[in-house]
Amino acid sequence: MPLDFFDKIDSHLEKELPFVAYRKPNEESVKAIFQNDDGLLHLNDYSETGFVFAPFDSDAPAILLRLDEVLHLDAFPDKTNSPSKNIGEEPGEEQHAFHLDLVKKGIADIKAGKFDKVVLSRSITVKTDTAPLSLFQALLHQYKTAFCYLWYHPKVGMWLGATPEILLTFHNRKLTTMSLAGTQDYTDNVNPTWGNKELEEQQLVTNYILKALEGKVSNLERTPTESVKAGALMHLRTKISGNATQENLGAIINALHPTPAVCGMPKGETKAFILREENYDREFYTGFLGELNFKTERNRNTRPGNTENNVYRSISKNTTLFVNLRCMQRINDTIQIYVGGGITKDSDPEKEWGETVAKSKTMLKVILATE
Ligand SMILES: C=C(O[C@H]1C=CC=C(C(=O)O)[C@@H]1O)C(=O)O
Repeated sequence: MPLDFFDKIDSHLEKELPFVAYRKPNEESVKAIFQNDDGLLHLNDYSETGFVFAPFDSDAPAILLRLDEVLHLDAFPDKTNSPSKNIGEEPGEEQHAFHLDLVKKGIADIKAGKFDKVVLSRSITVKTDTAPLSLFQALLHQYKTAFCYLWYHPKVGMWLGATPEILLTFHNRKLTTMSLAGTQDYTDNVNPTWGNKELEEQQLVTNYILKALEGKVSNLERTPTESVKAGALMHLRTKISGNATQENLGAIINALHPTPAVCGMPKGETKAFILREENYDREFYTGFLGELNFKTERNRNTRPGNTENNVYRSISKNTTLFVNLRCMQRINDTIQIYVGGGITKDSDPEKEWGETVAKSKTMLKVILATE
């Protein structure tokens, strides 16, 4: 008898073989991709097909999972699962002081004209012995509008997350991306108002994306900027779209990643600042992940009233990539939660600290719901 969806994931975990399980935003079905050996494949040039998992540091290799076996679960049963316990990390004063210093250094470099915006982050360690599958199921329960995933490779590690941010989608020559930045707490039925700091922070991302796509994407369009909910937070979002060719896909991804929503502007200077000044390795946090060149087959009719001879099969490719935010890494019986925020000349270090605390609750809620 074939194994059921979650049994198959458990069995792959037991055999220490690579897989990813995920659900796209607002979709019902959950998908899992299994690689049947533990080979570590690196992405070459974006012409390949597979599930890609790329680190923040765009000079480090991205990993590709082969689609040896693909399983679908039609729907995951609904259950609202809100933990009653009061959630929150208990950060050491040392971590707090380090982050304030880091943010102050960022603000000083912005004021000195070295860059316009930088995203600074930290990691939080939480002890838990909850099974990975329970954490994934809690993600699915809690975050319907996010891209929820559990990714595992025995030679790399295990990551989980519920990200609100699309890096890009590409299908039938149509490319879409988004500028997502600016954060405030979500309050029921209240239309958020945004301060200048957040508006500028998000505008810088939009400008950067539009410029990065110039010459690579034609018919560029953008929607008006709107407020979107992500867990218990709100962000500012502008959707950007246009037409592109398959040959340009790699160049477009390289031009976008890492965007100033996770790195800064200009890219080179801020990436160097982050790698030098943050006291830890982001690894896959603020990298990207998703389906690369997945094939869909369709039967098409060449003419109305056609005969069978006029039916041909067309194969199109789909790419759907997400920025790896609101994520955590499971290392034995501990979990590392990763959180950051955009710093501009108007940032207040203590408020920026508070924003990372608020963002950490997205994953802390999941851990608490499973304990
Ligand atoms: C870097 C993160 O969020 C980014 C995405 C949305 C809003 C952000 C902000 O307001 O700073 C960040 O740019 C994170 O969640 O760790």
